[in-house]
Amino acid sequence: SSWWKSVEPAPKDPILGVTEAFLADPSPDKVNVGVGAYRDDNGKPVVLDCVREAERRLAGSTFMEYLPMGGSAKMVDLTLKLAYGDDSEFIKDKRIAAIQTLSGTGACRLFADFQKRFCPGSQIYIPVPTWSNHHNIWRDAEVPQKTYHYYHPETKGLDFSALMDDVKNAPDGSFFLLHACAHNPTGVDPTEEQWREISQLFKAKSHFAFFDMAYQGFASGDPARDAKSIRIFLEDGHHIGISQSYAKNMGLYGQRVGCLSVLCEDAKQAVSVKSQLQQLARPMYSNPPLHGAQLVSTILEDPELKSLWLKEVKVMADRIIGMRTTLRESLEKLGSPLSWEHVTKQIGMFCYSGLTPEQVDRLTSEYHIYMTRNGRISMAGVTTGNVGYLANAIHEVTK
Ligand SMILES: Cc1[nH+]cc(COP(=O)(O)O)c(CN[C@@H](CCC(=O)O)C(=O)O)c1O
Repeated sequence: SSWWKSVEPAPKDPILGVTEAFLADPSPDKVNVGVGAYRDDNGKPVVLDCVREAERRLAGSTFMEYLPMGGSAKMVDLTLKLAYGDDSEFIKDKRIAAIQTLSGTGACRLFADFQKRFCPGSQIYIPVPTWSNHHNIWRDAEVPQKTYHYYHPETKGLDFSALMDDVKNAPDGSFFLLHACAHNPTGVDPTEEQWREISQLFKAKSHFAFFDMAYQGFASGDPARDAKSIRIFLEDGHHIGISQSYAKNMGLYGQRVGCLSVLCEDAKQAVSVKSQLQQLARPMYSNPPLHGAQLVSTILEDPELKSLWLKEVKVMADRIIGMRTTLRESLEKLGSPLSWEHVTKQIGMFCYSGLTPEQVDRLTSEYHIYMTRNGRISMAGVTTGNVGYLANAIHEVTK
């Protein structure tokens, strides 16, 4: 029809487009180390045992009603404990405005819209590099973006001094997006000591910290430890925002279960902020999906299921850590002239390999290996079955 003749095809998504290309490839040798989704050592997606058991308990449930605009209050309360701590005074004092969101993406977007509506002149400082969808989210929320130094290509580590300079040089009261743990795509996190310095400088500058925590548990294998950056900021008195997701650490990818929280001055302000977050959700999707929230609540409210979940998160994290060592050793055994120390030094789901876009293209065209063009390898896609093939291909395109 003539209505939409001006509509152009959208560009392929740099991450989800890789999945599409992988699925379309008929080669039996194809390897997908693109999307950040956990696979077991057979390269298969995993439904955690704790989720299976929660499914069993929920089977036959007759409850199919709308959730409130803020989602499941029980799921939100249980989720806040993971980020702020079981004994958090902020939870006790009801100072946290929080609602269930459409996973981590939904939490980030709702915050960006909230920031635009209530701090209209503000912008957001986003790390270089970051998860590609962060740029889309704040762009569509019409919040101007600035960048801050994060990754140091030469050392394949953190460019801490450049990061601190950017934090110092930003106008007082700037908004910063921080990855709470397991930075995507670099796998490089500040040390605890560096987080303390960052927090102190944020204090001096009165900056606002928005934490995107999409991989809690995948950095160290222990969700509590992975919340350390957030706990440091809370101890220092920051009123932060947090995006939480159960996509990866509970394997609820397609259930779209997440939470947005904003720490407020007092309970009264939290009520006002929560009501405004709900006002943003209502015209967007009205209220969030029920099933995933029920799964999360069933697991986290039952001490046995929660401890099973914690064990299963550690198994996933440990498998990835093991694959880092195997991939690095395989590359070294092949006599690669390059250092691959960063493969084991980086943490979380991703290895920022340092491969150039052209080398990535060769991996795809010659070896049917799929990864994002920035050279990010989703270590969750590496298995004992494909690590040798992957190492050989990487060696061939980098020697
Ligand atoms: C930092 C970050 N924040 C939020 C999300 C959103 O996750 P969700 O809870 O499902 O909305 C992701 C997923 N990013 C991985 C998954 C695919 C995607 O891009 O989305 C990825 O980078 O592969 C992140 O990597």
